Amino acid sequence: MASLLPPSPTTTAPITKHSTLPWTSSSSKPTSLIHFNPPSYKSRRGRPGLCCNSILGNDIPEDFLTKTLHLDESNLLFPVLQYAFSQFEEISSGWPETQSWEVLDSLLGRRNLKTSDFVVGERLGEGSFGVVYSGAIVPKNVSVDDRIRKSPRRLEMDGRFKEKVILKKIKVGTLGAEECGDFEEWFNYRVSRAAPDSCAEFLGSFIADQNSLQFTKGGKWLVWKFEGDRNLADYMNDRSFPLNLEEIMFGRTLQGLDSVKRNALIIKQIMRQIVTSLKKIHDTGIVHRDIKPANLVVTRKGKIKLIDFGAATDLRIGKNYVPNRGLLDPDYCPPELYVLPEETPIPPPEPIAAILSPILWQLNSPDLFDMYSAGIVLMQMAVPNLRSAAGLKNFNTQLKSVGYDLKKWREYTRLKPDLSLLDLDSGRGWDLVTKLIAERGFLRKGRLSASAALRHPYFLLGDDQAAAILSKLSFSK
Ligand SMILES: Nc1ncnc2c1ncn2[C@@H]1O[C@H](COP(=O)(O)OP(=O)(O)OP(=O)(O)O)[C@@H](O)[C@H]1O
Repeated sequence: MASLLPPSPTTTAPITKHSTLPWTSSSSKPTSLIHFNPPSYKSRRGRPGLCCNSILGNDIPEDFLTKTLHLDESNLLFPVLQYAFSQFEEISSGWPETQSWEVLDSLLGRRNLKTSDFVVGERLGEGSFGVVYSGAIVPKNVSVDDRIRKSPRRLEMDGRFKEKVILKKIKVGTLGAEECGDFEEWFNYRVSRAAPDSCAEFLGSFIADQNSLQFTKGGKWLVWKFEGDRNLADYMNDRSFPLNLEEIMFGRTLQGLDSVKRNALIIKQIMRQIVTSLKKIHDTGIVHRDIKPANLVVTRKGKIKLIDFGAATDLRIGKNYVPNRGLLDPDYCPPELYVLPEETPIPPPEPIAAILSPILWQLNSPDLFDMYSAGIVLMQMAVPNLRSAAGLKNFNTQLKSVGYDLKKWREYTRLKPDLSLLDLDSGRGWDLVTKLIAERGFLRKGRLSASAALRHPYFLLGDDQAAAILSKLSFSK
């Protein structure tokens, strides 16, 4: 079946739509109607446009009809709705992207977001193209007075605002900010469909319709569900890390184990979640390019969710092909910097990119960009003196001087790193991290992909999973 999955070695060209309706043959089970098409039209802003089909992926009729609406083929509505989707796809392929999104949103039951739906609270941070705030959805029949709007503390205390959100205000008047915001929105729609459990839930966007407090009329806002109070960097800054995540990850204290083993299990569980999420987004063709502890939110249930797709790329349709160097964090960035080699910095025209990109993906394995960053995160988690900003900078300088060869670094460093967690179980953790933090070798391989990493002996010894299952069992008693 045609899909947005990374192409198999034999897949080199995009796949087109069915020319006939699949359910017309009574013997065959209806298959997916919506297939990957090259994005072949230009949107109003002159940027590559998005056909609705590329947004939807290949599973809208099946997933949406069977899982969301609980319809099966025997239901009279099934073919009718399938037909409606196929018509929508035909029609929407010529629309500007925002219009497609709006209709798609209403089809999927997403809210049509507007300024008055939200109250903005505390400012959490500022990136190069946006400012991030916590906030809340204004419940129906609640009027928000100015005292609440002006005081993040009052908002925090007010029990009426239960649905917490994260809002990102895209900077107005900053060069490239609008485009970066549009990219981030697009990638969030993609991952929220393709890998919903791996990423913060994206609620949508709205354009401010008034000038008041933080709102500037005409400015764009992106909105996510609030996933948790702290990110992995917050937990790592605490001296008690990784034990401060033990109860959150496993639901209880891991008994009968010494502290080194407990630490190792917690770190393995975090790392497993990170690599599993990376596998999911890579399987859909997306490279995050900004994997770091601050972009990994920890939910109350101990799930690690990826956030901040502002630097992401999707090579198979040539989206955000060449990153702005300013978007990349040098502390976590692999030596190759760009996802594709610097010799091919200019994206080819869209239809050509669509044809070439599966080949480029195969040749360059751009997903390995994220795997290097994941390796740095593992080193930081496992080695306490690499957790501080200064320790990490020092480590990176030394690593560069030994040609990104972690084994050499271990031989020569004077940092006296405590590598005991990585050396457990015959050094499985150490072996894994040396295969993540590495230069790209022959044919630009030489680093483990997410799926290869998950097959590494470090993860195969599923002691962290066993601990998680055991803790669930003892809770359900
Ligand atoms: N869905 C979410 N749930 C909970 N917290 C979140 C969520 N999204 C973002 N945050 C918090 O807000 C912070 C900033 O978010 P984000 O990284 O997306 O913004 P940014 O503008 O790109 O900032 P930076 O460039 O510093 O990374 C995150 O580190 C995280 O602590």
